[in-house]
Amino acid sequence: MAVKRLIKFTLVFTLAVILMGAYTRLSDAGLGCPDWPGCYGHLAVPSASHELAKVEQHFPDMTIEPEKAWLEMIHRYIAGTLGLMVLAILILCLKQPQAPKKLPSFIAALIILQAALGMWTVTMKLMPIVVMAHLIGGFSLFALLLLLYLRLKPLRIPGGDSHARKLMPLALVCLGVLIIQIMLGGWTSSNYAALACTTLPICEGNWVDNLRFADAFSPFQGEHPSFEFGVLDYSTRMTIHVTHRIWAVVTAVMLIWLAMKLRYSHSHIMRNSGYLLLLLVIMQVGLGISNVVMNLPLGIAVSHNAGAALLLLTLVFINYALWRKA
Ligand code: HEM
Repeated sequence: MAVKRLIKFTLVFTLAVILMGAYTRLSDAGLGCPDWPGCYGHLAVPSASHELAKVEQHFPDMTIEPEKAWLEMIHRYIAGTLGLMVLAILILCLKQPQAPKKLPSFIAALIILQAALGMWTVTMKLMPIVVMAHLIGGFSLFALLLLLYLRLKPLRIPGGDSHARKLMPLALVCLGVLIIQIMLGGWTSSNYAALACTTLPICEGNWVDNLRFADAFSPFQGEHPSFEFGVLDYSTRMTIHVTHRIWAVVTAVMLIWLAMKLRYSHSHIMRNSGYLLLLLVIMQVGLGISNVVMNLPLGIAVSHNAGAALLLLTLVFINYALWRKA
């Protein structure tokens, strides 16, 4: 079925768009183009002398940084291509009588919202709540595309697997715990709190006395000309960072517990999903620790983002397989 192949390809493409987004943000290129949808009013990054003269006239306070501007524009173009792919999936699903209709329509609506969040990310100058919502939107799109793919496959794994069926509530709780951890990660990065704590296992100094939860998790942080590089003080960033680390322990314990239990499943797909989950959790914690120890190298930070996306996909798969009616 053409639609299944297209969804599979779109899933891989979505991961590429997510990683490109993380790379753009971590290269501090999120504001590489100060306007939207064009870049300094152009379809591509302006470079000809007459274009540069126009830019100087319309953006007198800005200096074009071509590398950053290109990163931002490439992200916008591949995100636009993803939008077209999602539209094609919707059309194919609407044409096929047996294909789901509501889920692809929801995914198409989500990609429109995601484009709007991309625009607000720029026009609201990297406001953390918008940046985090944009990250969550990308991850949700990735998870829902997998769900759509699975709905088109005759997958009935643990129908008679009574052991695996007992894990349904645990798998659902694990998914909830992981989503909270991903949101905390998004809040850590969008508030530039990655380097607020540089020691292990927790923070330097008397960090407990400096915790400020109300400020750290207030969704709005007042008016600022730009939120690039963060606007919060040290204690508030440290609180965000520490919370992400502590919840990481909860997440790792829960996910490893589920992975261990899946080892006893009668179905080899569920057993293998358990092993994959275990491997991904170990890698993700390792990457998180490397972020801290190695001062946030670009490659590790982007891989940490990819690890979170793959963990989410694995848990969505496990939940789908367990909860689908036999
Ligand atoms: C248990 C699983 C974990 C998950 C699912 C997770 C997930 C995430 C996510 C989704 C982000 C946002 C990435 C981005 O915006 O590009 C993030 C950021 C971050 N995480 Fe984790 N994380 C985990 C464990 C850890 C651990 C154990 C540590 C450190 C000890 C850690 C340290 C960090 C740091 C420093 C950032 C900010 C990086 C940046 O600014 O880009 N994480 N995490």
